[in-house]
Amino acid sequence: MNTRERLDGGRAVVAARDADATPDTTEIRRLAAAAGYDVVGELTQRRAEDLRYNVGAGKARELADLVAATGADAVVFDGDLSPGQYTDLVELLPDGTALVDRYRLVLEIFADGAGSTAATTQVRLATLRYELPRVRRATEESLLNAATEKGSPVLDVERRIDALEAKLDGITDAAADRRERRREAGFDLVALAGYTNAGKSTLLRRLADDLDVDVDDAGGGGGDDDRADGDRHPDLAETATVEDRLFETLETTTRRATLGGRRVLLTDTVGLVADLPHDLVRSFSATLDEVGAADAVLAVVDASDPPERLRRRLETTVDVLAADATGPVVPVVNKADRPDDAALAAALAVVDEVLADSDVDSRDPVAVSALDGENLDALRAAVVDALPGATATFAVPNAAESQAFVSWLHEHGDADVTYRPESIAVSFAGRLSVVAEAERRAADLAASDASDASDAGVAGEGEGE
Ligand SMILES: Nc1nc2c(ncn2[C@@H]2O[C@H](COP(=O)(O)OP(=O)(O)OP(=O)(O)O)[C@@H](O)[C@H]2O)c(=O)[nH]1
Ligand SMILES: [Mg+2]
Repeated sequence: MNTRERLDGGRAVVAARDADATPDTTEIRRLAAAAGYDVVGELTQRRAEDLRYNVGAGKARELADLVAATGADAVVFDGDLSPGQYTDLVELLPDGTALVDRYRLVLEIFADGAGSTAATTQVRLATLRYELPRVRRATEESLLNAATEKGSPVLDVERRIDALEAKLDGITDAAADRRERRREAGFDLVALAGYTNAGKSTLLRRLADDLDVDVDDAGGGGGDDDRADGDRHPDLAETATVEDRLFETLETTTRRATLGGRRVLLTDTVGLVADLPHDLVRSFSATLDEVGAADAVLAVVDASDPPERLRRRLETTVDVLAADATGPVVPVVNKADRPDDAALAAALAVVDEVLADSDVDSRDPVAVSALDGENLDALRAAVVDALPGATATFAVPNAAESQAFVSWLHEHGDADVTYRPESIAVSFAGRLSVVAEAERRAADLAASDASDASDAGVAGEGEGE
């Protein structure tokens, strides 16, 4: 189900230039589609950057002709146009043609999809940061405008940026507080990160509680998860929508999951895309904050990508993780239902290689199909293994008061409980703080049992030895 309306950006011609190879326009076309454009033409060039138009002057004129011939409303340019190139190209294009570079295109998608205050604020901030150098250039060109003058457009943009940054700080502080409370409640925090369209949201829906074990175990898990959602988890369809469209997810979504007895909060994040100026990625700080705060990160890749694309996309992800992730990274090679065995082995080898060359603390990759529910138990085990934790063994009296504690243990971690005539032996694994709390409670129970002993009336049947 898709809750996001399609934008109508009109008709667009896609233009791309690469110094080293004939440009591959697959991704920019998909981004254009995600922003609501109907792509009606394309023009590519292999050459070094031209300072004036980015593409060569002859190509730029060809582009203008193509726009006129196709009646396009916009040119979507796969790259970053300097403010000067932008102005010069617009002048060359038929009147009224919108010129949208890669950065602007992504901003349009995000502006359309942003729902929460945090996301809206982030998009506004990113847009202003994008516009600032352009406004600065326009201001510098106009000699009438002294940069220090009160009310200068540059100062105005700078002031708005400052205000939005302050607002965003407040929002991210609140998110950090929320994460802290969740940790204190005994949850491990796990973030899903990766290139857009890798299948993060599909995986989240698979791993989230109420959707897992039974569905997956039923006959090897037929990929009928839409119906399963409807039956089992009516609100799930409203969050973490899955769509074969770039940047489907524009908000972070968090759901509960139980992995090997550990209570986990899984957060789906906004997908990454290559070649975006770093500050744009940075401005979507909710994603990076979630990654930074996570106890473990699942780095999701698409196994059906050809090896070189997979490598580039994973490198983009790894760059972000190396800067922000503090917890271990579990690489997830998703869509394993698509490649044949040899191609899957090649994908796994690329993942191994990229991670071995990186600074992130990574584990062995796990191949899964989020769509079919294949191999998710192995993934769950790998995540639990990666989570920092502690184990403890203790005994509490086999008494009525202990029952609530035993339930609490099952809810907060992985408890192995053995009932003996006079005591309950527990072997417990969970978050460090949870294990500490469990030991404290166990000690309290033992102490109160000792003081009760003289009062008689201790529950528990077979007391005889
Ligand atoms: N064949 C196959 N397709 C999958 C699998 N997992 C996801 N997909 C498809 O891949 C597309 C993208 O999936 P999403 O879960 O929306 O991907 P995402 O990473 O959340 O994408 P963004 O939110 O755009 O970053 C959808 O069409 C899914 O049905 C899988 O294991 N196998
Ligand atoms: Mg998604």
